[in-house]
Amino acid sequence: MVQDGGVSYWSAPTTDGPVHATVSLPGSKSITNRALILASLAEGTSRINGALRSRDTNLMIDGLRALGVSITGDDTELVVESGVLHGGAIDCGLAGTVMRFLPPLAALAEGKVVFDGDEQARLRPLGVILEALRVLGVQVSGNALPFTVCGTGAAEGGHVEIDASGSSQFVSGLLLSGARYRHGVTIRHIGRPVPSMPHIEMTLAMLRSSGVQVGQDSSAGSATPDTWQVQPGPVKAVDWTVEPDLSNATPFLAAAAVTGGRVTIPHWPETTTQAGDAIRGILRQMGAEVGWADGALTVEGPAELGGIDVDLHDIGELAPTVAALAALAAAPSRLRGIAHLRGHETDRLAALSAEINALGGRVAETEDGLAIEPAPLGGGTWHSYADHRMATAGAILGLRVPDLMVEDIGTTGKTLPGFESMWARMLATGVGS
Ligand SMILES: O=C(O)C1=C[C@@H](OP(=O)(O)O)[C@@H](O)[C@H](O)C1
Ligand SMILES: C=C(OP(=O)(O)O)C(=O)O
Repeated sequence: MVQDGGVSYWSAPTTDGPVHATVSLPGSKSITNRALILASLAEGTSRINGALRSRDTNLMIDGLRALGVSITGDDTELVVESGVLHGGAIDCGLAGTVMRFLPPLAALAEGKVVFDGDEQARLRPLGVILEALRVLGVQVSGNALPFTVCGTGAAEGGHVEIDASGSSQFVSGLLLSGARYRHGVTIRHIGRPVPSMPHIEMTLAMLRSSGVQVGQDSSAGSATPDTWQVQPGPVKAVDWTVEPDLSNATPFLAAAAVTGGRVTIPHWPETTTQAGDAIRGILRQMGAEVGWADGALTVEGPAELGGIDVDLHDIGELAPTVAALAALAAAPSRLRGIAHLRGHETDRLAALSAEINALGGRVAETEDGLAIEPAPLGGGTWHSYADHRMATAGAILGLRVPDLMVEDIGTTGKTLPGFESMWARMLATGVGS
C-alpha cells in the first residue's frame, strides 16, 4: 500500500497463471438491510443469522438504534427488538438502502429524524421518494440529503404515483414500511422502465415471509409490473438466514474467467432473488463454464474471453464487474439498459469509461451504457470514486494488467470489509496449473 497526500494506492496483484480457489462470501447487503428494517417494524423479537457487517449495514444498524430499536447480538448473529420509535439523527454514508429505506420508517417515529450522509451522497436521487412520502401524509423538508422527516408516530398511506426509473429502491423503501401505514401503500410507477426488478422481488418475498399481504400488477399490454401494493397490518417477527452476497462474489468468479482458472463459491443458493445470480449466464456467454453442484457454484475460465452484448437493466449492480471482464475480452462488448448507473455511488458509466480508457482501453459511453472494444491495457492509477464496485473492478483488471494501482481499496468496506485479504488469500492458495 502506498500513501500519497492522505490517499492510499493498492498495488493490484497480477498473475500469469490460472487462479484456482474456493472463496466463501459474507452475507448479502440487500437481504441484511431489508431484514433489519422488517425486524424493526415487527412485533416481537427477530433474529438475523449470517448478517453482513460492513459500512452499509453498520450504518443501517446505527440509524435504527438512533430511533430506539434494540439491536444486540454477536457480529453476524443479530437480535432485533422494536420499541416505540423516536426522533434522532441518521448518517446514511453513501448507502442507497439507508437513504431510501429509512425515511419511510422514520415517518412512524415520534419526533424529528434528521438525515445526512457523505458529500457524494448528496448527489444521489432522493426527491422521488421524499415527494411520495409527502403524498402519503408524511411531513418532509428537503429533496435530497440533508433532509428531515417529522414523524408523528403514524402515517396515513394510500395511493401514490411515482417515477421509479431512477432507482428500484424508491419502490422497495415505500413497500418495506407500508404495512404499518394506516391505509397501507399502493404505488403506481409512471415513466421509463424501473431498473433492478429482482430487488423489488426480494422486497416482496421478504414482506410475504413477514406475513404482510403484498400484490403487484401490470398495465394492460405489458408483462412488466408497474403497480405494487402492501395491505395495512402487522409485521411478523422472523428468524432470518442471510444468503451470501452474490454480487460481491462476482469479482472472485471473474478472477477465474480472466485467468483461465477455476473458482468455487460455497453456499450459492439454488434459487434466489439476488441480482448477482445472473453472473452465471453472463460468464457462460463470455465463454466460461459454469456449474452448480451440492450448493456450490464453480466457474472455469476459457483460454480466451469472448465479448458480450447484454442488457443489465435488471442487474445494474453487476455492471462494474462485467465492464472489467469486457475490457479484458478478445471481442467487442455492449452493456445496455443502465442509464440509472449515473445515480449510483458515482456516475459509474463516466467512471468506468474514464478509468479503462486511462489504461489504454477503448470504451465509449452510450446513452444507456458502454461500448467496449478490445485494446491492450497498460498500468497506471485506477481511481475508485469512493465506489466499492469501481475498486473491485480495478482489482479484476489488475490480475492481467501489471503495475495497476487502485486508489482507496478500503472503500470496498462499503459492502465487503477485508476485500484485499480475501483477494490475497485467493491468489496465495490457488495460482497453479
Ligand atoms: O434494493 C437494493 O438492495 C438495491 C437495489 C439496486 O438499486 P437501483 O435500483 O438503484 O440500481 C441495486 O443496484 C443496489 O445495489 C441494491
Ligand atoms: C448501487 C449500489 O449500492 P446502493 O445500495 O448504495 O445503491 C451497489 O452496491 O452497487
